[in-house]
Amino acid sequence: MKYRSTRGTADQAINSAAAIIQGLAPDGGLYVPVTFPQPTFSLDQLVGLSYQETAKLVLSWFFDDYSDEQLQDSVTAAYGSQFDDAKIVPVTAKTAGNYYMELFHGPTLAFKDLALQVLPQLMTRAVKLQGVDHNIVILTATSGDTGTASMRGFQDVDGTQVIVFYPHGGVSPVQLRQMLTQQGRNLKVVAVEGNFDQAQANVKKIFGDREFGQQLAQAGHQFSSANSMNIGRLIPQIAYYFYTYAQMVAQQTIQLGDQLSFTVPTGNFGDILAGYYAKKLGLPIKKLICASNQNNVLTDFFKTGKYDRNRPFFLTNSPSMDILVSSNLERLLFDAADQDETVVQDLMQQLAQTGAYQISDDMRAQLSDFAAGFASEADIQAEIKRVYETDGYAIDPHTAVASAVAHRYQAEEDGTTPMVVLSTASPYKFPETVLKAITEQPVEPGLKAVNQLNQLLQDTLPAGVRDLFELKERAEVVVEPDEMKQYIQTHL
Ligand SMILES: N[C@@H](CCOP(=O)(O)O)C(=O)O
Repeated sequence: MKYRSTRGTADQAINSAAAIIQGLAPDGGLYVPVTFPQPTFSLDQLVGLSYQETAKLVLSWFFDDYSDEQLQDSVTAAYGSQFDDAKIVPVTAKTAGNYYMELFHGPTLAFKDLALQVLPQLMTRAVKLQGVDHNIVILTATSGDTGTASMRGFQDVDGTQVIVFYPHGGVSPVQLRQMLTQQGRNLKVVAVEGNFDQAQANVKKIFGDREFGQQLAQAGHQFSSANSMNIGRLIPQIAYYFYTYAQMVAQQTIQLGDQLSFTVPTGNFGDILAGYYAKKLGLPIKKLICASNQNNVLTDFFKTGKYDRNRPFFLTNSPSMDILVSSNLERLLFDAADQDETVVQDLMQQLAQTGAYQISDDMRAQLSDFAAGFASEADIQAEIKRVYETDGYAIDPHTAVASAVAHRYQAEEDGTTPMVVLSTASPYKFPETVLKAITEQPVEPGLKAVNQLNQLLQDTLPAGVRDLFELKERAEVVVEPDEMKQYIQTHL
């Protein structure tokens, strides 16, 4: 299967292994399949498949330059005992009104593990398939979760080096500690005096710097990405939509063929785009509800067709979603523009120059699979409390954004279609916010909050936080946004 850039023509397409290694296209666009796969499968085939089997099936639809054995070995290594639930992604029903797709049972307690445990498997095999002899330098911008998950996934993977940039002061105490304590001889992590958008924009700029790329190539290095702009990061995320559907059929919550809706806490737009791709592949999805926090640029976009990042950037208690420039929206725009790369080029140029663009009515009409809403900080706190008081179930603030938006959507738009909320992180990643919402008392941060939450919930502390506060921490390195390139130069 061939992949083209959202900003380039199909005659420049490359195979999946090459797209995974490159991460971002040289023209700044994102790789998408030239012809979207239309696999023949019947939904009943999916019921009873393990997570590994479902993931392998989905990967085989997109990555046909890997052999069956290579995909099998990849999913076996990726989805094993590093997850603390044998189902990998269990679905739980709560009387508070929703089904929660629990995506936080991996080693770093967030949904990113579902992709970043398998990406290193795909990357190392891609390097062999392509005969690449460069060291792959994986540049990662994170607002909290991708950083740790990419460090954990690529820890000590030969031929790779990871450099993570995160916003200084813009991640939770547990997220920070996870990054600063992650062991690995090939890992570097750097705070940027700025927000996630600045970090991500500079990572993209560095990718596009040809002269720098050539210098690095001479020194034996080549850039790739662990962000969802990398198609090898995005496609594995489709699997959990299929797997959830199949679980709900097996649990007799729905019948084969019934429609489901999903509400997705959204930042960089990768997770919800994976749901849209699942629908394109034939999964019966009624609506994908894009849930934002106070940084609600996407809510406005879906309601008006205008994307406008010229607004205050809020640091919220759901930091992983503190994003105003959502990379993966570009892949959706590409579809909405009927794969016309010139439309995407034009919109992305307007975004770069003015921070805003307006899509046409024709393009808006193509977005009917989506709805959107946002939750304020007060809404998030209230939702954590509501779900806890109804079900004794603690949800993290990102899940609470989606849960609140889903609850409202069910009351106002559609109360009959079963709704699955993507539960993207463990409450133990954000114990301060969760406790404060539930107890309405001041909370001490870090280890104290983790233990206090554990006492309240009386559950088993996830391995990912059990020893976290005893591990040796590296010192925080802080750079200005315009020093990121120099940091890379001096540390490679
Ligand atoms: N929310 C992310 C930001 C990066 O998103 P990605 O899906 O493109 O990796 C984070 O937590 O780092």
